[in-house]
Amino acid sequence: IKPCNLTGWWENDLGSKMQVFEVGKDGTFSGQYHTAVSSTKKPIQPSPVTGSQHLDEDGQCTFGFTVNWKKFSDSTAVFVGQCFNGDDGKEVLHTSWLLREKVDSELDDWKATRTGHNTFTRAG
Ligand SMILES: O=C(CCCC[C@@H]1SC[C@@H]2NC(=O)N[C@@H]21)Nc1ccc([N+](=O)[O-])cc1
Repeated sequence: IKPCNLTGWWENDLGSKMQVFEVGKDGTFSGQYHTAVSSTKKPIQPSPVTGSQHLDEDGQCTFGFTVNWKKFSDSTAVFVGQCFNGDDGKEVLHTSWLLREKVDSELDDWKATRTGHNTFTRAG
């Protein structure tokens, strides 16, 4: 089984793309996230990714990463998930995410976090 390594280009079910640069010996990585969707009016820009993965031999590692929507939204997303090696040899990442937008008042804190899930496959 191919060991798990997230380096490369991924695409999710929303059409967002993520490029993971090389993964360090300690499993940490950085990259760029090109979201296909946003709930801001500002133009979407590639945003920095930082994360860490397990270096399992069995190719089915767990990982987490954070996206800081630097330029176009005062918000942050964290993704957590696992890589699966399909029987067809294709890798798939099943993830859940929390998206935290900045709110101006503590009274609005209750409505500031959204959650969801995304599946990623290797971009063509
Ligand atoms: O719009 C944004 C920034 C972009 C978020 C993209 C999300 S991350 C989880 C999901 N998977 C993806 O590939 N893309 C989406 N931030 C934002 C702006 C406004 C508000 N708001 O509540 O107003 C909340 C978040």
